[in-house]
Amino acid sequence: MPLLLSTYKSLVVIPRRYKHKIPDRLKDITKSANPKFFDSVEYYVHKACAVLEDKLILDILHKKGNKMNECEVKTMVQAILYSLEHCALVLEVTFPLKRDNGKYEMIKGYRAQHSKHMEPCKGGLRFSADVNSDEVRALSALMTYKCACVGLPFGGSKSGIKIDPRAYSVPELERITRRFTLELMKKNFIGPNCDVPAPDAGTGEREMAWLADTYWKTVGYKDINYFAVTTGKPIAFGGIHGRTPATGKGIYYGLDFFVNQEKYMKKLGLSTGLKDKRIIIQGFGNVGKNSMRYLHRAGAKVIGVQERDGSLFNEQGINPDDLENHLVKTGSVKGYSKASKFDGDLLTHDCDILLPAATEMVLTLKNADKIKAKIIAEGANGPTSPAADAILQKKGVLIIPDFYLNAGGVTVSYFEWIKNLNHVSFGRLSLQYSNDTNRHMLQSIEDSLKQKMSDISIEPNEAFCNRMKLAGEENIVHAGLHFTMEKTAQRIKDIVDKYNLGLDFRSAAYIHSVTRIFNSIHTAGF
Ligand SMILES: NC(=O)C1=CN([C@@H]2O[C@H](COP(=O)(O)OP(=O)(O)OC[C@H]3O[C@@H](n4cnc5c(N)ncnc54)[C@H](OP(=O)(O)O)[C@@H]3O)[C@@H](O)[C@H]2O)C=CC1
Ligand SMILES: O=C(O)CCC(=O)C(=O)O
Repeated sequence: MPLLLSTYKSLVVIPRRYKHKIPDRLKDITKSANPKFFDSVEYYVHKACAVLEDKLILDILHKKGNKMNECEVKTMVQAILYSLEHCALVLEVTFPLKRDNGKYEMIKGYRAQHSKHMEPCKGGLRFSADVNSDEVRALSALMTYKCACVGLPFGGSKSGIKIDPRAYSVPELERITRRFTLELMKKNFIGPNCDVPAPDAGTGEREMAWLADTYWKTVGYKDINYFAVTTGKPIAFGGIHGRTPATGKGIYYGLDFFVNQEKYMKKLGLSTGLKDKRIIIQGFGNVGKNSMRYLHRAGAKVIGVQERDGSLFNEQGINPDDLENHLVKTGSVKGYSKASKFDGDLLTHDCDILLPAATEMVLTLKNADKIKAKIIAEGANGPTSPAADAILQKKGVLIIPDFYLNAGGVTVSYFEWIKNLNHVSFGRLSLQYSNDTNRHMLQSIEDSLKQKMSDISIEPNEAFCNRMKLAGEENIVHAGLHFTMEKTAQRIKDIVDKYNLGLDFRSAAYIHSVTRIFNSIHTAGF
């Protein structure tokens, strides 16, 4: 079918001669019950490239001063697009751990750097018994597209250590983290200017503090920017307000944007807004519980929570803080008295929004047909296989893709990295000055009005006073996160409309990311 591109001065009609091809080895992936994770990400990217390629070629051909002929442009565009198939560097390390009981064990860890079109690379560190090379490569690729999607100047990377963190004592976890950091340092896989880890599943502030401390005490003491070696650190050790709940908060902002789009809600037969939306969440860890908190505050009802060791259901909604208190007290969601134990699979239970926030490949060929949710909000990385994606699209389900929706975490990580490089917290230098400026402005208005009306006094109201007081780091971070999520959502929605993609927001988000990555590679010289 010919493609009409009206972005040029004269309307250009081109045949689909440039059509980007999905490689043969990925052709059957939409029928696969158990695809490789990296192949799945790659498939989604190729699918988007097939829509985008014509535009990239035409953009260059029509650029003022372009000296390349059509064949040269096509060859270069295709080469850049196919270069995204590859993971630039993958490090696999194995090192011994002396356990508390005196026995020894070999520990395996990975760091994959998918794309270095911008540096540093950025991406979390995961502790999980399921970690493997395919998983970290796929997660690092998702980081490349995630950073591009929300406009962060990073390449994509990811680490994983193949351990079940609950099977190790805190001193053992500390030894593992510090040794892994040393291994990364020896291979130049970590540093404020080359690769910056952050928390992911099974890790948090504590691990980031160990990691930053190891770097600082060894090579980093010569580097004034050593704190920027990792993000997601505790506030007392170079962290930033708001990183821990940032992924959940970003999910809330992203969902809020899409459920307020009347056109799409009408298609799904849903009312607009989050109020009273019935939500089921898988995973009550960092991402699950923080998104639940913000969604609950916005009036949504989280009717089900599915954890690894048990599921809960309450049609009236579950209170996230109450459930967290129970989890902290007992170590499990099991036995929570204000919801019933649920024995089946909550993923296929009736709800408006399903929020997988635990791990990858949970919506597959096996269960996609049975999904009843109208919206899938991908909190986890890679929760939907290409086969499930195809089935859900056919069923008219709106999927808000992972690498956009959970980008709040890395966005606030970016703010933390900038804070560390600037050596000053946001608002520290400007807060008092802008408060004083506001007061001068009010005084100046009052003085002007006094020339006309003698009996007048202008006082800031409570909301204005609060706003002036609150212009510190926490609120600046939240405002920056809100702006980022909303602006990106708008761009993705515009691409859906421009290319007539129906409900395929995943392809739209990839088109957005790949365009940015392509432009930076092309501009720098390939
Ligand atoms: N932390 C962050 O800032 C970000 C995380 N993500 C992604 O979000 C997802 C969750 O991360 P995060 O919340 O940090 O991880 P956490 O480890 O904090 O929480 C994950 C929770 O999900 C549970 N879980 C794991 N597998 C299953 C399963 N099959 N069924 C039900 N529950 C399960 C875990 O249980 P158990 O402890 O027993 O394994 C744990 O309680 C991951 O895909 C991660 O990559 C994405 C962006 C940023
Ligand atoms: O905060 C970061 O740098 C990365 C977080 C992460 O691993 C992710 O978004 O998947």
